[in-house]
Amino acid sequence: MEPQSSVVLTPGTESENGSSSDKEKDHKPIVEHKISKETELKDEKMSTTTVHPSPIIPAFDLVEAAEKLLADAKKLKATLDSNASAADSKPNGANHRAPVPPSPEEMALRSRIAKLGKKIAFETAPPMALIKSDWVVVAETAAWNIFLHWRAFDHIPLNGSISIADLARAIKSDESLVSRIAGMLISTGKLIGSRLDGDVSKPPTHISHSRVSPLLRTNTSPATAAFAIVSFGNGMKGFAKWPEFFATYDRREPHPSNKSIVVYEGGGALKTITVGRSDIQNKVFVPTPFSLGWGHPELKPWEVKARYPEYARHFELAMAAKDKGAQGALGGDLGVDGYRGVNSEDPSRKFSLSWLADLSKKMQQGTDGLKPLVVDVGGGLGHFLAHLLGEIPEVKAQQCILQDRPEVIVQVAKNIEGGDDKLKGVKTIAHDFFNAQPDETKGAAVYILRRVLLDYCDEQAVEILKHLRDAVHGSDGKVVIMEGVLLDEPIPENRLVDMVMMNLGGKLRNEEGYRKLCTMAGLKVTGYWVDVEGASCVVECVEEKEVAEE
Ligand SMILES: C[S@@+](CC[C@H](N)C(=O)[O-])C[C@H]1O[C@@H](n2cnc3c(N)ncnc32)[C@H](O)[C@@H]1O
Repeated sequence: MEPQSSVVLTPGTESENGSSSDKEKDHKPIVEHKISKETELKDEKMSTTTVHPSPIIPAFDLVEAAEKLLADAKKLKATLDSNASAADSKPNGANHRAPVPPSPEEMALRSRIAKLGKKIAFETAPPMALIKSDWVVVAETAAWNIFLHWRAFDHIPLNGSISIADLARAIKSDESLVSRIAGMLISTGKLIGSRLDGDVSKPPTHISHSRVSPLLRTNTSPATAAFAIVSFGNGMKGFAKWPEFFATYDRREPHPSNKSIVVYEGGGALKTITVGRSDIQNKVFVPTPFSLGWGHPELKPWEVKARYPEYARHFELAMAAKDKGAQGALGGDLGVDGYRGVNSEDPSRKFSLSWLADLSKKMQQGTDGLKPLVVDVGGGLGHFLAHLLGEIPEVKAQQCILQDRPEVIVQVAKNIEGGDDKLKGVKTIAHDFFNAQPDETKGAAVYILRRVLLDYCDEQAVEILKHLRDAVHGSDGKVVIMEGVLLDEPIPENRLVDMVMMNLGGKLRNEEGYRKLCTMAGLKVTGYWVDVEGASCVVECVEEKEVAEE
């Protein structure tokens, strides 16, 4: 696409060198003028493009879809009835009405009904109604997000209702404001509105929880509430800034850039932020919509999070919950039984790390006993290594190295000291993966990169991989990438992750995307496995000898 001239830039070099306040004042009127022009929707000259035939889309059969929906609805009703009678037959009064956790079959049935219901609505609603329903989602998101911030959901009792006046008092807000925001959520069913006099023709005065809103209580459902907080912080804040972001950094995926940007400070004043940093040379810094959304375009996303410890805490909580629920490569399912993903070239070939068992034994019998076998690069709190050590007991903790940023390594040490035995004996090293691997980790049998590359743009990902290529240089060592995957068939939940990763300066990739990165880094892909259901993939590579010898 044609790159846009950057618009929120102050003129010339002073912004790059850090402009003086006098100069900033001088330039303000010009900048303001430019901002309003360039972030506004404007007419663009349309270039001539080639028109190709329309795709052949199978006609939507409304009756068939409705019949399927009805059949599934009957199955769900039967399931719910049988759950209810099972609960009724329990003698214990206190547990009498305790909800039965849905079985995987019931979950699948519910998802199918919800998906089909959406499809029917999409195919039948007047187009303008669909556009309006998107606006509704935007307003509803703003409403639940602010209620989350004010802990309003925590104050609504799980049984019974609270008056809007009492809720306003509890969250130190104005009743009229709370009534408007609650009204939005009542309108979409997120909350239930009522009146003590039961008169439905008058505005609700009381609020109770709906089927879903208890999940937004930070006191009783901290993990799901954290997810919601993160979906706003990692999603909406950055999405809202896309026009300014792409106007400044061109209509390109986030990439290393040292352009400056002007942001609004409190009170509406403008401030030039010099984004370019000394580390631009080694591609460490990439401006992101996330950082711009949080008002710190000059910082990396994790530096922004460090400034907002409460948000960082919710982020950790949401990620830990995601880890628990993660399937396939991302949940650590790579042990002796192998990963369930399917090899793209030979479906009978399973990916497994079980070969490490024999190699470890051999190393322990010989003189290589203490040499590194597995290096987990950007290994976080060590979930992957802990899982590997549990699954393949022949591998000894002393043969494993966990690398991450210094503060993460300090946390790992604290966890081990605090009695977390799963990583006891593992060597921990603070290491920046944008730098060459230290000598002590070179020559390992496998370097793991799990959930790392999706945080980075192509230029950065190649840089990280090049250092691992250098680490395996001249050996049989492997680099194993375990990541979320961009599914070939666009699916909303999967594309959502990709959009959020764009906010953070990274991306989801498919097989072609991962192969491209590896080739650019001088690595040869020796296997690619994908688990469509778990939306994960594993890429196994070795040094590309021919490139290395050039
Ligand atoms: C999404 S987490 C994945 C953690 C772990 N690999 C896992 O799968 O559980 C990404 C990790 O990369 C680390 N990281 C980010 N930048 C880094 C850098 N420059 N050098 C080393 N680690 C880094 C983060 O601290 C974080 O622990």
